[in-house]
Amino acid sequence: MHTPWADWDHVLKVDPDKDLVDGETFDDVCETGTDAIEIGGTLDVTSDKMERVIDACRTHDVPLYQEPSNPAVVVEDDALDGYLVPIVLNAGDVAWITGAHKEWVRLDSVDWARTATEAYIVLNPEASVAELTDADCEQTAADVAAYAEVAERMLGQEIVYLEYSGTLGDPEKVAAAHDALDEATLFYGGGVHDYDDAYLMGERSDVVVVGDLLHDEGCEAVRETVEGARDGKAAR
Ligand SMILES: CC(C)=CCC/C(C)=C/CC/C(C)=C/CC/C(C)=C/COP(=O)(O)OP(=O)(O)O
Ligand SMILES: O=P(O)(O)OC[C@@H](O)CO
Ligand SMILES: [Mg+2]
Repeated sequence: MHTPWADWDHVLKVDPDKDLVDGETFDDVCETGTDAIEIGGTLDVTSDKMERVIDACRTHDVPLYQEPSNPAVVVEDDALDGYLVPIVLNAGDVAWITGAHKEWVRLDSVDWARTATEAYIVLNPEASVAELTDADCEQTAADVAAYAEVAERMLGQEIVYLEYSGTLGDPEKVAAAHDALDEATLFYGGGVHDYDDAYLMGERSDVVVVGDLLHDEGCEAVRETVEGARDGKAAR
């Protein structure tokens, strides 16, 4: 797979299990100025719910990726640009490092040309994803940097993803991960609510991922984070 994310500043993560704010449509969502939409969530995601979002976005130009939380929700659809499949490096349960992936490859024929992995480091112990994967979230900045280096140098990962889902992360850990990487793209996600949060993380990562804000506040709030992520990156 080529690496379009190398040119991204901002990703909007749509949770197919959550509603949009009253009065907004997926046409509005596709027009927030984000570089790509990732469709995924940890809890209560189904392939039907996935399809509904893909369908609503299919006529727009914004790149569309599925981020499956397990093999059963993967859908085949020409409207998708590809699949970004998590590997949780600090999972306590190995199912989320290679187990689910092995089962997927065993049972499905994977569209490798459109599939890439994201090396997740999960850092908010309160998030569903931390609970599900039994992630060890007690990681210092040095630990996080080391995980990032392992991801890039030993595992050949093109995307490293610092996941603070639900809360704004420690800027020092984000910067440490960024410093540890050479070619890989650093995604930061979690708790970005406004221009300033996005600027802060945009200065320290390559791609700022915004999720719940879309479902809680709506498209205008997301648009401000697109600006913040771009300005933060440009300032560093
Ligand atoms: C092998 C395949 C196809 C899939 C397995 C992929 C893996 C390892 C998934 C485990 C990690 C995971 C559930 C990722 C989903 C994306 C994500 C982190 C969404 C954020 O979820 P939360 O914000 O914690 O959950 P809710 O918003 O649903 O509460
Ligand atoms: O929902 P938020 O807290 O914005 O997190 C974004 C994303 O990293 C979740 O996987
Ligand atoms: Mg969430």
